[in-house]
Amino acid sequence: MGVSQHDGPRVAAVICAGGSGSRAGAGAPKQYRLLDGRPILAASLELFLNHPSVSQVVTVIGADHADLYESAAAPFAGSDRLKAPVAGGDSRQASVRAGLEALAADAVDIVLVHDAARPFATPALVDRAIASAFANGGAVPGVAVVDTICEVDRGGGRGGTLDRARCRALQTPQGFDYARLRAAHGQALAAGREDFTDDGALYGWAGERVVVFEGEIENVKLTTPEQFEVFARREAVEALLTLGDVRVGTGFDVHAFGPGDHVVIGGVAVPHGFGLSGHSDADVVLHALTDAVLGALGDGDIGAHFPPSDPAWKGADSARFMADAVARVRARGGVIAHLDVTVIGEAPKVGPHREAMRARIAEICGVAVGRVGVKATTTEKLGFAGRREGLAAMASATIRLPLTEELA
Ligand SMILES: Nc1ccn([C@@H]2O[C@H](COP(=O)(O)OP(=O)(O)OP(=O)(O)O)[C@@H](O)[C@H]2O)c(=O)n1
Ligand SMILES: C[C@](O)(CO)[C@H](O)COP(=O)(O)O
Repeated sequence: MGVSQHDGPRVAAVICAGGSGSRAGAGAPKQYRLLDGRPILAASLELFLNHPSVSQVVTVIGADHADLYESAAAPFAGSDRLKAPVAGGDSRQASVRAGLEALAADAVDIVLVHDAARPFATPALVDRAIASAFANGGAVPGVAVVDTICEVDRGGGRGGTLDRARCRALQTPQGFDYARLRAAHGQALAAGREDFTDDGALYGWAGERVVVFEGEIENVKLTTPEQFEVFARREAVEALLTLGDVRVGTGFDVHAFGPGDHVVIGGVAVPHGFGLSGHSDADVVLHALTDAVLGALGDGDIGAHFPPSDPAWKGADSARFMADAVARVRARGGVIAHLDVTVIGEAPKVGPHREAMRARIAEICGVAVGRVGVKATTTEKLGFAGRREGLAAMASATIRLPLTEELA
């Protein structure tokens, strides 16, 4: 082998991130889209910068991607192994060439060339790439193909079947003797060959030996919108498995003051110079909470289940509506995690009745009092509530449904 071995070969990595990701569809170039909450490129930076055998890492980026790169590489900015990014070319081959040139002064023995679009490569694969490149000069990871492989003609007609036992789907990182790969790229450029889709093919074309070592099935190259959809769905499912199927609904209600000497809010009768007008008992707090629970279920609203046109609900105790919404949660195997409501109005004061309301709401819903919040605010004398024409309430409900529900 042509590489020098002192403490081991000096290994550098070139990360190819200069593409536009046109096949992946709309949005940012695919290597900057988020996977597990971080840009896809970050996985490759982490892989090589944390690998004990890799001493230099250079990323080849698109001409317009400097800002995207800075943000993706920010968590690794302190690494003395990370070189400044270099601008790529119109083809992957040209981009790799630029990456190799950026390492010219670094006394590199083995270079690993890796697609930023392959975020699932593992340190074990990097180990195999280094060992195989050191032993053989050129080494590319490949996985056996499981489907029948055939050629097709330009019209889509089926051609002959290839012997799949002799086929491999090739991946990256591909490892090479650095000096020889650099020379091979120079040779290809001089010959006007800009059509190599991987470095192993180019290296072999230049007369060098290339072997195929065992790749990793998970080490896919993210390329199509369908792949991104699959991973987005997987992320959503993983989040649900961690969190449970947590849903939050909101509700809002208003009732005008009318004749009377008390209002019913949060299921509690509170003395006041007026009552609240409405078809039922006009409990704005329970109405807003009922809508919040129904919202979390995606199950319509209070008016859909208890129409004001139905005489059955005339003067009804709104606890009936609230209990019905909670029963709908239970029927789906869910639980109420939290209920929160804000009463909006100048009077009556809610503070003195807060604990009674929390206790009554908790009782109606069958939850602990600690899972119920009751708050109040004025509107600084603005609007209908400020003019003491009525009361409003806004609410949220957090519920958790079982994972047997549709997942994403
Ligand atoms: N001029 C180019 C083209 C591609 N690549 C990189 O090479 C890897 C493999 O290429 P591919 O999956 O084809 O990426 P894109 O060229 O970006 O995709 P598309 O062909 O869909 O536009 C990617 O990490 C890509 O960023 C590169 O560095 N420079
Ligand atoms: C290098 C590579 O990832 C090996 O499978 C592949 O050849 C890149 O090809 P693309 O045409 O740039 O997608």
